[in-house]
Amino acid sequence: MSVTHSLDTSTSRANPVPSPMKRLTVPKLQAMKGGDPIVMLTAYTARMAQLLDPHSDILLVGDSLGQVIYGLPSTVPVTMEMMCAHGAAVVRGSWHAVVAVDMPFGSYEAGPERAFDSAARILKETGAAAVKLEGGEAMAETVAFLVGRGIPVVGHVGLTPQAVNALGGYGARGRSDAEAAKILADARAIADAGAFLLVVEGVMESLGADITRAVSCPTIGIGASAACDGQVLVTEDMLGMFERTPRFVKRYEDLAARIEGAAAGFAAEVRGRAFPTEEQLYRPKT
Ligand SMILES: Nc1nc(=O)c2c([nH]1)NC[C@@H]1CN(c3ccc(C(=O)N[C@@H](CCC(=O)O)C(=O)O)cc3)CN21
Ligand SMILES: CC(C)C(=O)C(=O)O
Ligand SMILES: [Mg+2]
Repeated sequence: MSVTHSLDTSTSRANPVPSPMKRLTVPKLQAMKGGDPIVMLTAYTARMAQLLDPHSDILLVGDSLGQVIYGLPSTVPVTMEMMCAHGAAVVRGSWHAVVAVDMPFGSYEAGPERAFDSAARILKETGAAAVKLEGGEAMAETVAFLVGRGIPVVGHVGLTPQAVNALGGYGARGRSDAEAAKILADARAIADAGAFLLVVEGVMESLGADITRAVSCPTIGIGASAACDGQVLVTEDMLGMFERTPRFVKRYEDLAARIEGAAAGFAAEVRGRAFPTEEQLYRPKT
């Protein structure tokens, strides 16, 4: 099987970075703790990866693709096949950022060996450098197992969407002292197990800051704290593709309205026989 892990970007005007740029590495990202804030965005497709890559330190192929592009009700039904296909596309579209792929629900929780098989398949089939998995103390042994075998792991604590059925919703976590203490212990356990980065999602601001101080690896916040070592958003959220978004989303664009406007323009011109014109049509050469 031959897998090509790079897309020819030499003719892409969207790419302002010189082509033979060396990719950032996991150890370099890990060393960014307490330094310049780390920029992480999600990407699911090659073209989006090309556009985001020059501005990102890490591209996350999130299992949020289940909701964002497959119309699923949660991330629970997301499959390895989906993550591998989109992971490979994002690797082909990027050249600078570290690419990490979410391990889908059901592919790692049964035990360290099961997790290793899934993580190895993801790295082999996509060319990504790292995997991400959700969970705290219960996943620490698995994180250590993967890291000890050469697989860089990103942790994810706090609001862990794959556990939505147990959590009962997507509300922020760590409101009670007991829950905050548990999440802090989760963060410590995953960092101590060797995760090189830790996503902290949907927690009280003070807890996000406490976790960042308590762990040795960089933290990446999403609805966590400005004190985190970096921040992540789902790209389609920050582009304004959805009407209802969590509190932690800031919109930097209003793409939904712009896409609707473009579709309305096309529809009006087709129905008014204003498209196509001479310019878009082929005629014999004179
Ligand atoms: N597009 C998208 N963005 C995400 O951030 C995201 C996904 N999809 N899919 C996977 C998970 C699910 N996430 C979610 C989903 C919903 C809320 C949400 O509705 N939050 C409400 C509070 C809800 C409640 O209190 O029950 C909010 O106002 O923040 C938060 C995170 C985060 N992840
Ligand atoms: C929101 C980020 C951290 C994520 O896990 C995803 O996009 O699936
Ligand atoms: Mg995810």
